[in-house]
Amino acid sequence: MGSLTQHKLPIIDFTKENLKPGTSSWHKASKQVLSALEEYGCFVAVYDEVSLDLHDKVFNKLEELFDLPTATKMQNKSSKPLYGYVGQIPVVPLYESMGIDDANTLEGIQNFSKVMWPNGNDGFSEAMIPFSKAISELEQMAVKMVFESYGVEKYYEPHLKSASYLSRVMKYRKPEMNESNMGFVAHTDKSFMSIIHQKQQIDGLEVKAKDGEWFRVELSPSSFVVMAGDAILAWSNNRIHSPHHRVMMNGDKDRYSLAQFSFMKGMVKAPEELVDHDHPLQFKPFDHIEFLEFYSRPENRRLESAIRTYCGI
Ligand SMILES: O=C(O)CCC(=O)C(=O)O
Ligand SMILES: [Fe+2]
Repeated sequence: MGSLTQHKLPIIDFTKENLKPGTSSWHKASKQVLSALEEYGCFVAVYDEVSLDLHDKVFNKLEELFDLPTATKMQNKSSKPLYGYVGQIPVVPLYESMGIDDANTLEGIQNFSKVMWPNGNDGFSEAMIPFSKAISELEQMAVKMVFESYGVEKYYEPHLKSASYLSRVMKYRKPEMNESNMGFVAHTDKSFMSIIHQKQQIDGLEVKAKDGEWFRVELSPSSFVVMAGDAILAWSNNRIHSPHHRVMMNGDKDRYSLAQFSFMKGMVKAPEELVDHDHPLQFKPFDHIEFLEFYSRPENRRLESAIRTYCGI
């Protein structure tokens, strides 16, 4: 059945020039951010800190990366659960991805790059570092707005200190004839927040609205999806929505995208200001990486809400 509501993600201007903390435009954007995250769990940010030239450099490098032999790509490993190479999985045959831990730091990018290109590839770091830094700043602005809007900005600096960023770079090959166009199955992110970007003109991301309708997200090279993960849902004591989303391929081109996830070192807990008689505590405090470890077990991968099963009250 078709829907009467035509869903479309709110588009919010994050052009830095227009968005200095404390200004009226900051407050206006904060209101839009909060209402988008509570209603859809995500929004599109228009953000000019990534130029078209940088966008092109990043995706040229990602194409070069995915052209490496599978055996090399499989060397992308981590001691953390779900941080390494994912690919060659029968249920998602179009999908392949790698994880870059501490992606907003020179060390993080170089540790990854050294494994992929033992003889060096300076162009990779030169593209990825400014890109990852810019999008971690976008995430930080959105998180700061959320903390301020809920009146708990005093927790923002400690929060920032314990955040780290995992970049997952992705390739979805185009489906062959008679192959399903499903790029990646419906899921919620396990992060605190995610920033998603894609190579221009190749859409594929779909989001499920609260009424159950799936709708497609259209992105320009200067736009980024800012999406709430399960951790901010629990932190906000169930105020912020963590949306189901999936990737469906259409057209005849491979799709490249990148999702940068923030993860907290240590415990995530709802601020006491967000818990009262009308809003009783809904999630026990939890360790973010232990939650990821729980989710990484095969028997927990298809739960409707892993966070509720893990620490819901
Ligand atoms: O490729 C995309 O647009 C989204 C990827 C995604 O949802 C994820 O990596 O969690
Ligand atoms: Fe996701």
